[in-house]
Amino acid sequence: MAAPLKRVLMRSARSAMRGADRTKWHYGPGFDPSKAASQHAAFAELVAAAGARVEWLDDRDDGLADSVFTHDPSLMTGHGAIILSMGKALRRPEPSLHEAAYERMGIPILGRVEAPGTVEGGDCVWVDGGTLAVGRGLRTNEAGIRQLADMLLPHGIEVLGFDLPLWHGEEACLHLMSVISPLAEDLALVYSPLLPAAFYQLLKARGIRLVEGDADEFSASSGLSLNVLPTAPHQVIAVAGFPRTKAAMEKAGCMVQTFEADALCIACEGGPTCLTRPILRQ
Ligand SMILES: NC(=O)NCCC[C@H](N)C(=O)O
Repeated sequence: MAAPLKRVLMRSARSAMRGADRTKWHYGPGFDPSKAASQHAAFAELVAAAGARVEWLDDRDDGLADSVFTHDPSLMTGHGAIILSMGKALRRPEPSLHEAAYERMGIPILGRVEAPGTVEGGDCVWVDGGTLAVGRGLRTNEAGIRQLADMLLPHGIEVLGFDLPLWHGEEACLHLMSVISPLAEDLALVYSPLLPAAFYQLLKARGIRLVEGDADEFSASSGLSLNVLPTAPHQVIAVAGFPRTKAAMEKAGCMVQTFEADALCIACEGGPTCLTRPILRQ
């Protein structure tokens, strides 16, 4: 998940978030659609400057404000894309946007997670090419994890489910990727108090070194201090304003670029990872 990012699916915040009702979407008081759109554009420039080709979903005002968080409605594998099934009811139409985009790009569809199964991309972490860890919580359920496992087993990929805590409650967003961001093949930024214990043990057994994110910054940002996007091993994009987490990554040998994201990420519970669906890393 930290190999050089070559191709990525994104959606501009310009139209999708324009008319969003912040109470309906569970966005914080800092949400500001026009500021969110310019912060998104600045982030997209960083992604492109890192060498990734950005594939844009249509910039349409279809009322799907969370669709800017393209990490969640689909998952990419070496055998094609998997169209997922959203746990957050307001996001249920989003996977069809991804499916249409993959068809347009000529990317094969490996399979679809179907109701009552739910799986969101933010709950999926590739520990290595043959192991997918999946967080079981409010967004991803056991039925969805079983469907994923059945789809991936024939390709020699093992799917392992790990229970997530409730944390800030049913309306809030907590994914497995909220508590871990890969930084390199053998390095990850974590907030260990919320890591499923068995997942923590798996990471250690696989020789992955853990950099601890600062606890106060994690709490002040509702976890967004930890949500960093690797564009290559040891090169990451993070939300500005969390110097202790940034320093911990730098100490571990990472180069960290930041962008202002109060109106987009902090307010809407999704960081740089969530704003991108990697299609190709190599
Ligand atoms: N992978 C992620 O952590 N995505 C963040 C999604 C935020 C969005 N507001 C949501 O609640 O689904």
